[in-house]
Amino acid sequence: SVNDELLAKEFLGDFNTRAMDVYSKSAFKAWDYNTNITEYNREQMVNSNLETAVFSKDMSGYANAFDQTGFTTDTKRQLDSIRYIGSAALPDEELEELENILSGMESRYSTGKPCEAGTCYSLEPDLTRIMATSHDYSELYWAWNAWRAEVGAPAREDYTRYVELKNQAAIANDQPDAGAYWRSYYEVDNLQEITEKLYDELQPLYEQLHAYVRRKLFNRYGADYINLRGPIPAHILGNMWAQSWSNLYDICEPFPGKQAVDITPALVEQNYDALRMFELSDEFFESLGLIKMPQEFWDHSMIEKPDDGRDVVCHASAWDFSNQVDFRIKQCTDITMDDFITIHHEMGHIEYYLQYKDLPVVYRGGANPGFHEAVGDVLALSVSTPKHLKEVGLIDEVVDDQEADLNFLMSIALDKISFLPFGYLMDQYRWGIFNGTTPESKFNEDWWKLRLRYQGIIPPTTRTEEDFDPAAKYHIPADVPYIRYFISFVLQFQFHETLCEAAGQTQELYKCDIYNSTDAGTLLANMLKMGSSKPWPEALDAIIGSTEISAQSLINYFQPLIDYLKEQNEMNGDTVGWAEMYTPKDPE
Ligand SMILES: CC(=O)N[C@@H](CC(=O)O)C(=O)NC[C@H](CC1(C(=O)N[C@@H](Cc2ccc(O)cc2)C(=O)O)CCCC1)C(=O)O
Ligand SMILES: [Zn+2]
Repeated sequence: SVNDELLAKEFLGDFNTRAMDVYSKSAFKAWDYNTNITEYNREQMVNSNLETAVFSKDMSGYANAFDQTGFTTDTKRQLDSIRYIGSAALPDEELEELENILSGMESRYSTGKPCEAGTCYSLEPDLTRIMATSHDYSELYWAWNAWRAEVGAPAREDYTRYVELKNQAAIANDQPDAGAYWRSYYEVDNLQEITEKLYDELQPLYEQLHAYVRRKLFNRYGADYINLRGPIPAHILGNMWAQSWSNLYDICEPFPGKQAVDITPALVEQNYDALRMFELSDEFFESLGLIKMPQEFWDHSMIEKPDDGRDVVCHASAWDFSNQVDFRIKQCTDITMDDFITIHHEMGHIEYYLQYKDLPVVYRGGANPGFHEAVGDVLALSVSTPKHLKEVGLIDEVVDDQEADLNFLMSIALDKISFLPFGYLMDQYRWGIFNGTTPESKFNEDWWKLRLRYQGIIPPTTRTEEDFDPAAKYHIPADVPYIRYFISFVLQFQFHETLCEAAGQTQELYKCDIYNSTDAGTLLANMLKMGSSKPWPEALDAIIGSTEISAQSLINYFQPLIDYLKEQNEMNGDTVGWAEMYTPKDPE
């Protein structure tokens, strides 16, 4: 093997040029498929991925040929990231089989449209709107079951083969199973301990919110469906996966009518369309001195669901085409507060891409995947404040008192605190499948065990192994890891705290809006520019001055609400937790 760093650097330079060309070709093919789901585009994408795999395999061979003794840390880091190539390490036949399974699962999910009495319902916007706005137990029950029947159960066979192939690929990358391969992105050997400790610190907040919301749902649906000492039926929480409860704000509002926090009506009233929502988001990024969306972004993004009958992957996403020029968002934007927040989330990915676009292609990624997920959400924490919404004319007045503050904190908690157990369990579930703890015979049973243990929810009707409910959640058939979101929900409050300090905001954290602060923007940008060139604790240190991820910032942010929830739960004589199992009545 070759112990020559000059030669290694020459290889890395050559790799970078060729990788940009190969990766951008396959990104455009994936874009064409995602924005127009046809058999032809699917095949084009699969073939392009197979060509990319040949390139990756070749390059991995070259990178492995170097004896790294005496090499600089940077050269070693770049070589190592070329050596590990994911599914490209599979033999050609298995790789082609996996690529076809993946695109098949993606198609099934993205084109799924359950029908009832001659009407067919897309997930976005049809079923999403029902889950968000209906208060009819049996209508919600229909939507929840219909979606799982359409895209869940039918995915079980594909998923079983997918697991085998993913594990085979992991072993070819010196990892024991696919879960270990996914965790290796974080470059720590104790990721499970780190996330478990964070979850233990945050669980008390969740169980307070769970008890409070359960009481409100009891008031709405009654004792036939809600047991005040038990878990909550999964379909009445305002979201197809019970992962975000912001659509329950109307029954959870601590002080009714005190302060408007849902701007959906205002967006509609003021004739906002998708483009104007995107421009408002971009304006916030620019106000911090961050890089604004380039012209190509505006020319080629897909920001609305096409109305020409095309099937598209509506699940929002941000795209880096690896050519330092093309960056896009694909989103079937609905004119709602939810989607306004999602726009900031996706634009946060684009900002990260823009900030690190001149790094070697191997370093064009988040410091860890959780960092990438946190960027947009940090800005959205400022945008969501009543102070900011008033500044941009989306609410009329800011009521500055304790009651209005609690209303606001409730609206954010219904998004952020409700998500924590779901963000935590999604990969607990898949790590368990990949390491063999969960056999195929228990795919559904183990899913619901985790949903009960962490989220305190139960299915509204009996589930069996004829079902495969996890596949009704995009990231499972789409082969996208999820612990990144749990980590992001913790990190984003640490980032928010630091950026608020930098912006000279001294009042309570939840009131902070970093709008127009170029000091905050510079601090953020300097971390984003690092990409994945250094281990993530160094990037964390660069922005918050500590290498430790900590739940304390999130707890600080929500403290007034946590006190309120405890007081309300005690006043209602409600026990926190869901120890008492029961079976909700079937809807008539
Ligand atoms: C080419 C490509 O794939 N690009 C990646 C980005 C990259 O890796 O560079 C990408 O765009 N991934 C799509 C994914 C979309 C969304 C998502 O799936 N969110 C989670 C969890 C969540 C929920 C609430 C929340 O506030 C934040 C997150 C869910 O909805 O369950 C949907 C709406 C929000 C984000 C995303 O943007 O992360
Ligand atoms: Zn994201």
